[in-house]
Amino acid sequence: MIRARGLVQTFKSRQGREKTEVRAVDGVDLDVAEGEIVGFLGPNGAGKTTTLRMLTTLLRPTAGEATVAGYDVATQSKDVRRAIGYVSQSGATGSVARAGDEVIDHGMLYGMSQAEARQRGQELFSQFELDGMWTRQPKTLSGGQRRRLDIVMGLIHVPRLVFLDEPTTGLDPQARANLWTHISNLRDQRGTTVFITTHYLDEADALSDRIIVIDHGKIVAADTPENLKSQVAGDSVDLEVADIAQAPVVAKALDALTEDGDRVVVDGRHVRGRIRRAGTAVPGLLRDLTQADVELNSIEVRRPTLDDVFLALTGRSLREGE
Ligand SMILES: Nc1ncnc2c1ncn2[C@@H]1O[C@H](COP(=O)(O)OP(=O)(O)OP(=O)(O)O)[C@@H](O)[C@H]1O
Repeated sequence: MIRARGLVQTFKSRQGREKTEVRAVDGVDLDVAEGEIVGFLGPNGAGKTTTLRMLTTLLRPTAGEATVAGYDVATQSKDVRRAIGYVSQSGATGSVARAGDEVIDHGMLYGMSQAEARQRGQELFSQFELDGMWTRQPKTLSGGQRRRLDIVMGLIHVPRLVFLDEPTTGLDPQARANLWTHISNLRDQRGTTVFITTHYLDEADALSDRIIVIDHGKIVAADTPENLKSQVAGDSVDLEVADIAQAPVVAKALDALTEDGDRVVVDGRHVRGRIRRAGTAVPGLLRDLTQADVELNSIEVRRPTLDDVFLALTGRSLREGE
């Protein structure tokens, strides 16, 4: 459904008297299959929106090539636009018209008849739990309802592929979870391919069949959330000792269980490290510590998260700079 090879986008900018070139997207290859939900992740400024703008034909690539829904983004941009839905960060609904009328107008822009657009719009209102909102002005809707209306607009012409740029930013947890259900339904019930950018790791983890991570304009990982997490060596373990003098004993015991190259960190009373299969290793560790008369205040074991994956890949946390 999406195939990109060597996509590049450079921007020229001026700092004082010096002209500099920003390589916002720096040789990106992407493959997205029909019916997949793909989460496109990266920290601020990584190149997500710029990539999305090239794939949706809003920005011409400086170099490289991409086909979207079977059409070339550079030479067949009209065909690409007809085949896709695009819901931007800022949304499309802002006028004083009634929600239903905006949706019909939007459908007619895509060449639908008024009756067709009305019927499809009403179906989508019902699917996205917007019943009763048809005659309301968008500005009177809640944040979650407005984001759902944005998505309805992006789907009015029955695209096989929809791009959602940070669809849940600014929504409360309940509205986010509700939107996740709707996005999953799109794929499950209609087979729509979904390409979604997000800052939220839990969102990418919960929704995506596959995750593509971009950093400094380059793809640094592309795999299922499970495979990405299993690449990170082990679970993280945090042991808190009652007596700070015993921290070195705990550090030594934990160090014996970590992989070569993984460091054990002592931070006051806390001793932290990463070990494989903590579920089987930790009971033995606790037995040894008890025998050595070490008293622990607490123990915390955590499975790897996508943030650990990103940290392992780039040395930085995805959450930095948020
Ligand atoms: N029109 C432009 N002119 C100059 N630089 C730009 C322009 N658009 C984007 N950039 C730069 O390109 C880089 C990538 O920006 P982009 O908006 O694609 O990142 P992003 O991953 O979508 O970030 P965010 O999560 O903050 O939306 C950034 O360094 C940004 O400052």
